[in-house]
Parts: sequence; structure tokens; C-alpha cells
Amino acid sequence: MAAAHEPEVIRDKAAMRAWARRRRAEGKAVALVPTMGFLHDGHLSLVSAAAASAGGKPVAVVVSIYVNPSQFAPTEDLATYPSDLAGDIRKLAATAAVAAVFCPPDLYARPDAGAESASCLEETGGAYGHETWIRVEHLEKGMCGSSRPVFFRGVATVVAKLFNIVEPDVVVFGKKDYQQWRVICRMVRDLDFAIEIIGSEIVREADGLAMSSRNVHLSHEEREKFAGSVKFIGQ
Ligand SMILES: Nc1ncnc2c1ncn2[C@@H]1O[C@H](COP(=O)(O)OP(=O)(O)OP(=O)(O)O)[C@@H](O)[C@H]1O
Ligand SMILES: CC(C)(CO)[C@@H](O)C(=O)[O-]
Ligand code: BAL
Repeated sequence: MAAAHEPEVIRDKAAMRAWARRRRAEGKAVALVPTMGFLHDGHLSLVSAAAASAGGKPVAVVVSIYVNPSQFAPTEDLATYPSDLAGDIRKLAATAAVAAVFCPPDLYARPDAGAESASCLEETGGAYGHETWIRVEHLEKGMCGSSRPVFFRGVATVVAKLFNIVEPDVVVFGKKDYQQWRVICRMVRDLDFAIEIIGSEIVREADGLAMSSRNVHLSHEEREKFAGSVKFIGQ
């Protein structure tokens, strides 16, 4: 039998929504931490912020783990994005602060599609495809938006889907992805989501590098080069 702090692992959208509604019926606030997994201490700091978010009211913290295909252009690293679901669940259990982990296999799949199922990456739409996108038209331009053409469209859309599935009171994002945080705040304001968005401070490695799941792909030389530039900037 699972230990008391072991999070419930939920894969199905309807089950997730029903679970969150039950927590609210018990008088709890629901706080969501959206992630793409391969968790590190930066993510765990968002969990702490979520757990402390409701000003004394009991909080049920949900961490979503989903590598969202629609925010990756075909030339980007979707296929090599790091993952370790079992390790992630162990880390979240160790915090004793997470009530549920939402890890759907595919947030765009239609249960009625059968063999006609279409990937959200296909622009064809059609009866079983996906053709509804959220654009935060000015804020998505520049910075990350310049090098990642579909990134903010995919992020805003999947985050809105998560909002509709989990129906959270509070959602925590990291300021490491500063433009993403601002884009989400703007979407929440413009589309009247009744959700509080918290921006959480950046957690860094000892050499100053911001923690990031993709850091696992950095070579020793790239890390050395980074440490050199931190020293240079600090002078
Ligand atoms: N070092 C960090 N400090 C604070 N928040 C963080 C940090 N790293 C990630 N986050 C936040 O965690 C959330 C989930 O991010 P994600 O799962 O993409 O991890 P990541 O480390 O940002 O991955 P990537 O290497 O792909 O950028 C985002 O809101 C992100 O800003
Ligand atoms: C917000 C997010 C979970 C949407 O896929 C992702 O962009 C991330 O992890 O920063
Ligand atoms: N945290 C950023 C997610 C991405 O680069 O796709």
C-alpha cells in the first residue's frame, strides 16, 4: 500500500477533473504546477510555492507532467526531451506536498477517433485533428518567440487545456521562463480565467546556471564555458 504522502497518479482527463472537483468540495484550494517532467529542484521550489499559496486554506497540489508536442517545431528537440516518470514521482512523493500527479499520454487525442486519429502536429485539422489555438499576439513575439515559431501558441493552448481540465484556483510558473510567465498572465487576464498566477523565483546550480531539465544534455565543456561567463559578468 502507498505511503500517506504518495501522490495519486492520474492519466485520464475526466478522472483529473473529477478528482479536483472532489478536493474543492472538501473545502481545499487546488494549486497546479505545470511541467514537462525530468524534475529538478527548480520544479520542487514551484511545488513549495504552490503548497504555501492559499493563505492558510488547505491546498491540494497537482503537478502535471506532459511533454506538449504542439510547442515544438519539427526541427526542435521533442524526440530527445529527457524523461523519467518513475524518478519524478519519487521526487514528488519525497516532498510530501503533492496530492496528485497528472500525466496524460496525449492531451490532444480524441477517444472517438480510432484509426482516424490525427496528431496535433498535423495542420490539417479535420474531424479528429486539433485546430483551435490561443495566440497572445504581441507578447509572444521576440526573445524565445523569434527562435521558436510555434512555441507560445503551443504553450498558451496546452496551458488553457490544463486550466479547463484541472480547474485550479492557483497556478505556479517559474520566472526562469520569463516570457512564458508573462504570456500566461496576459492570457489569464484577457480570457477572464478565474485563476491566480504565481511567478516563482529562479533556482540556480552552485555555478550560477539556472536549473533546467535540458541541462542534462550540456557537455562538460559547455558547463565550463558557462561558469567562465558567470565569473566574467560578476567582475
Ligand atoms: N531553475 C528554475 N527555477 C524556477 N523555476 C523553474 C526552473 N526550471 C524550471 N522552472 C519552471 O518549471 C516549470 C516547468 O518547466 P519545464 O518542465 O519546462 O522545466 P525546465 O527545466 O524549464 O525545462 P527546459 O530545460 O526544457 O527549459 C516552468 O514554469 C519553468 O519556468
Ligand atoms: C508550461 C509548460 C508545462 C507547457 O507545456 C511548459 O512550457 C514548461 O514546462 O515550461
Ligand atoms: N520550460 C520551457 C519548455 C520548452 O522549452 O519547451
